[in-house]
Amino acid sequence: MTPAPQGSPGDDGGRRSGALTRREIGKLLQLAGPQLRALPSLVLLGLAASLAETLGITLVVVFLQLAMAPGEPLPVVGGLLEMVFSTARRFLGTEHADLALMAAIVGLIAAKAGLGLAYSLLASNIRTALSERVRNRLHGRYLTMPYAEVRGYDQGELLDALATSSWALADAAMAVARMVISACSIMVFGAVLFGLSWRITLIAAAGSIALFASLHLLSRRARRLGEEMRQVNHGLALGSLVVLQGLRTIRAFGQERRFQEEFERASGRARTTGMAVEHLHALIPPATEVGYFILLCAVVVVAQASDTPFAITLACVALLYRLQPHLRELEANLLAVAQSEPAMRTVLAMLGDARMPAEPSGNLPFTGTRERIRFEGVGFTHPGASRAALADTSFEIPAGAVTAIIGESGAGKTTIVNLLLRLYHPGSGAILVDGTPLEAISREAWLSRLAVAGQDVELVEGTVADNIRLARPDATEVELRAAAEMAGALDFIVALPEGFDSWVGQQGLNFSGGQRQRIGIARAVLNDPDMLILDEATNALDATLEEEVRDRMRRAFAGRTLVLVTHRLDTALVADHVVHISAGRIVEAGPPASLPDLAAMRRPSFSDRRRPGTASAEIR
Ligand SMILES: Nc1ncnc2c1ncn2[C@@H]1O[C@H](COP(=O)(O)OP(=O)(O)OP(=O)(O)O)[C@@H](O)[C@H]1O
Repeated sequence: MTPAPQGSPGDDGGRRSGALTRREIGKLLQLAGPQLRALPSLVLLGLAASLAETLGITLVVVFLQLAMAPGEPLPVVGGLLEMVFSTARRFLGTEHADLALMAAIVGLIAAKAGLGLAYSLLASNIRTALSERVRNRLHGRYLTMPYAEVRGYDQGELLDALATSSWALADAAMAVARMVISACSIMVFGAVLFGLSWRITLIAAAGSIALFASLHLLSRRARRLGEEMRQVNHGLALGSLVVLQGLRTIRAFGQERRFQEEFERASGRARTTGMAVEHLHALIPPATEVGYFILLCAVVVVAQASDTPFAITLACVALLYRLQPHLRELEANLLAVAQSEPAMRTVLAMLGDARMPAEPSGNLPFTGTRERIRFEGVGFTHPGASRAALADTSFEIPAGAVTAIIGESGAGKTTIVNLLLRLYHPGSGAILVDGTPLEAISREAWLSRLAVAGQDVELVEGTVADNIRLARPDATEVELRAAAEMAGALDFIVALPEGFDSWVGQQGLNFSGGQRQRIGIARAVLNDPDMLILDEATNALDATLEEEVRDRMRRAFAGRTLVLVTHRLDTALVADHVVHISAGRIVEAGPPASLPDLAAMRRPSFSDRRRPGTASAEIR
């Protein structure tokens, strides 16, 4: 199989940048689903915490005022509280009322802490649940999106989206919740401030808006850095995957230093981009503080000029001081949302905007092929490819017989297999199973009758037993051993120190090529299929073993459909039916004896030399 085309669906080039559109935001809200319902509670908790804080501050001011300057007029809210407090003093006596005031202050501090804790716990629940939801949706999409489409993304991008970008929506939702809280808190503070002095409120509002607007200019840079960060993470994930998957090749070719240097370059880019993001966020506190200091100075000057009482000036300054973190938080969260936009767009692209039509899946039951599978003028072109992998191909696979699909490398053999496995769908024409279009048949029912071993059907991390049981997790020990025996794998598996529990390693690297192939065949056989496809599934075995395994399979699958995809002429010559393909077109098809081109193709090759006395040759 040829590698996946780069630069098609997962290409960064085609992705638009800039703020999210209303449509994209709508899609994101849909994606967030039930978790969104918890957001109002989160906002309420945040607001309650903020209110407890504001009241606490005002009570402290009342307390100080009564202690230091009794008799001086108090601001609106403070005045109201003082009234309540004076009444309490009359009824409870001074000492008890003072104690009650202090208890109220302590109570509000405790309430603020408790509400803050509840807020944090709820926020972390929503955040992790949101990320889980996105992660699961992405993972599900990888498994179900048209195979040709998923191959258009490089694996680094898929991995990065799952590991990193899946958090973007959760982080943005949290940032939005905090922005609502900050905005509400600012309004509460603003209202109290207005009650104290409208002049000071006006100056504070004008100053805050100016400060806010200047810091907001940074959001464009935050968005750009978010996009850079996404690309850097993608590059790192891809680099790591290439090294992990190609470890043996890299070391065999002595390329360790080059790959280390490349990784260090990508890692360095991650550091500089991460640093730029942090620097951007680090800018906010000092800039806000300086801006606020100037604002507070202006407030004091105006208060003095307008003969505002000291208590009111003190309360205003205290409130403005406490307002500053809320403004800072609002600004920081605006930047955070801008920064996560590129990652959110990636998630949306992978989840929603399928560039290919949704995978067609019918629901007709299927109990096995009675007569034949027919390719009727089937054409298929890989996304982004300039040439059709299959062009107007028509041929048959008779049921209950051995069919050999032969052709040179790149002829289109594996494409035929992938079409049968419904990994691909014909771009034109149709595949008919006893006259019924394959796409009308339930996918599950069809695949339950089919098994494949060979090219591109790799072993996965896990034990030998896990790998063989992949298609049928409920298979018994006896069935497992029988399948291994038929694949000629039992002897070497039981000779392993841990037998069927031996770990196969990445892509089965703990085993030889021939052993891997036999484990793959055992997996296919365990499925007890009506149709077995062996895609160059025995070419790594030695000649005797290959013959032995093929004989066993022929006996075991007598009366069932066996499809052998091969370059080997000898395999084709003993099949019941041959489909000869070249450059995506059918050259000839029928029983081997009836195909003149097949006989003409015989020529000595390496496989002849390794098996003296046979009439084998390879189609290249
Ligand atoms: N994902 C892909 N994107 C673009 N082109 C592809 C892709 N996969 C395969 N092709 C192209 O489709 C054609 C048929 O490939 P296919 O894998 O079916 O050949 P094959 O006969 O199985 O070859 P081999 O015997 O070497 O495995 C080739 O030209 C190949 O380059």
